[in-house]
Amino acid sequence: MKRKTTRKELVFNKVSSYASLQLGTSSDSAVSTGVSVYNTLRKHKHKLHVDELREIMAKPHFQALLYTHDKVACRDYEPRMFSVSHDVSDAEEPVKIVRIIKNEEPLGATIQKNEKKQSLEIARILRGGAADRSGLVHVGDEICEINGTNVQGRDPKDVVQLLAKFSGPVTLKLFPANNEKGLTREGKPYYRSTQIRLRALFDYDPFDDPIIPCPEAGLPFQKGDVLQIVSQEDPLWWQARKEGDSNLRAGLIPGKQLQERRSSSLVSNLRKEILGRPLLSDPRYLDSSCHKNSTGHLSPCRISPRIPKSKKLKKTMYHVTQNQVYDSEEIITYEEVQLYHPKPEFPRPVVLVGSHGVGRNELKRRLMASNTERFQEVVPYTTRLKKPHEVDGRDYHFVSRDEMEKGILLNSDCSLHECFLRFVEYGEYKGNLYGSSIDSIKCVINSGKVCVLTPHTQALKFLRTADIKPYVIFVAPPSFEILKATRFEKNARHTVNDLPQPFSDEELQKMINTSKTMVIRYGHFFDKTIVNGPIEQAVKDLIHIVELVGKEPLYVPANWVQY
Ligand SMILES: Nc1ncnc2c1ncn2[C@@H]1O[C@H](COP(=O)(O)OP(=O)(O)OP(=O)(O)O)[C@@H](O)[C@H]1O
Repeated sequence: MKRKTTRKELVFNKVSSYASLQLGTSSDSAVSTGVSVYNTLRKHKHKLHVDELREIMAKPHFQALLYTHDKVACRDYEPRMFSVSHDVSDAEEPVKIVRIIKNEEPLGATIQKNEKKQSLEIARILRGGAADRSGLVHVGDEICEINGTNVQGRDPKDVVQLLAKFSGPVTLKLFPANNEKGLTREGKPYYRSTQIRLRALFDYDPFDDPIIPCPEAGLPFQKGDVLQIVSQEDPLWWQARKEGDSNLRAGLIPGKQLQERRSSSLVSNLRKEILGRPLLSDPRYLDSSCHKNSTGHLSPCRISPRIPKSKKLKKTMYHVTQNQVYDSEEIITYEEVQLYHPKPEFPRPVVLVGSHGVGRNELKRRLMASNTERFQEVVPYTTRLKKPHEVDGRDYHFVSRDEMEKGILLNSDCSLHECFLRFVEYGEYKGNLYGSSIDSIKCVINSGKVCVLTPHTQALKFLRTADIKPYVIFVAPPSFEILKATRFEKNARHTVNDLPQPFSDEELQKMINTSKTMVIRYGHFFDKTIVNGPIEQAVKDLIHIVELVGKEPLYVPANWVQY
């Protein structure tokens, strides 16, 4: 009887059948094919399998494989270099010849002119770039030739342009820096890799930066991007990668000190500009981002300039009008962040901010209605008399005016953390005070429910603390046309002189303008933006974001995690 062939034997036979074949390479241009495939893939962003393939192709190991394939295909086994003069006397400086494979990417190093020696030097090497991957180019190396072209004495900009022309192997003839080990004069490594993650609080375009050493080496980013800092060796120009970016090459970003210096001069200009304007109490100056809304009256839970009756109160309160100067003094650069893993027993409050009438309360109402068990509002404080059907602690906390004013005064004293009535915001309406306290927000958090808040943007300063950890969503208006159409369709109303009125074109335009100002002034506090066009879509987006906040680890200020 014939014995059954085992699986192992089958594999062995299959492999043996290939042994006699002369396997060869069909092409010697795998590198350039790889580059064109990679470039094609770059045009098809956000497709999972395409992103994965692009990531594989960007890896140095994969590129080395293609390169080796081509070498084998060409039978190019010997080192081959551009001709270098061999009649060099022993007294001459040593040179090193470095060959770098650079595929449609920059060299990954910045070049500077050494004015004293009139030579061109490597100023810094960008982490993960072609020069860094070679491990052979060091800071301080003097560049003499690139692919056989003498570049000594030339302008660094010309050299960058020359380098950009080459793709594939680039041969550099360098006079090595005195320190081959890549150590600084103090004996420290040139690159100190850090685990620091920073959230950018400003937008940055290296091509708009007149002082960056090399714009091509810069890393553009936007407010809110999380940056992984890979080197802070140069205090002026740090090296960073964008979190989640598959590009391994680091880019230059302005260091904190440099950016602070730049921001402080901007701030002082802004301050001058603000102080030079008409008096802040001048009605001409008030816009809807200030304490009075377009209706001409103060709605509950809005910061009111009418509260400070006594001089003392006026001086110590966080006051909207005075805050225009106060806010402008903030120097906005970077904020250190860390991943925070959500704790279901202490859900993060969801805070909806935006210009008046944009629809924050409509969104809050719909979100809460989507799951009444999960979401909860805070119970506000008031000095008004309780109505018969109202329950103290359920509808409002009813307190005396004295008690509430005391709380407002104490609120401004940061040393009094345990003060019972610390108000996030407060306001006066028809002679009665209204306010939301930190304590009420904590109460909701500790109950395990998601607290939903719609405060004034300026209250964010008090809310953004380790014990509240708010997730701030900016509700932005859509384009004027969509804003007008959606509000008209739903018969949207706002209150003018206690009467509900439709929005006029001017009011809608003002809403858009105020939103833009808010983004400039407070955009660094926003975790997400929702565009409130068609309401059904905005609610869907909101529910989706809130789900994520409850499940996914997200970056928060580092001190909230260490707390
Ligand atoms: N996406 C939308 N489409 C149509 N109408 C909307 C939309 N969002 C809100 N509205 C309507 O616009 C009006 C104002 O909305 P809402 O009161 O929620 O604004 P708000 O941002 O809370 O304003 P305020 O800060 O003045 O309290 C309401 O009539 C509301 O129903």
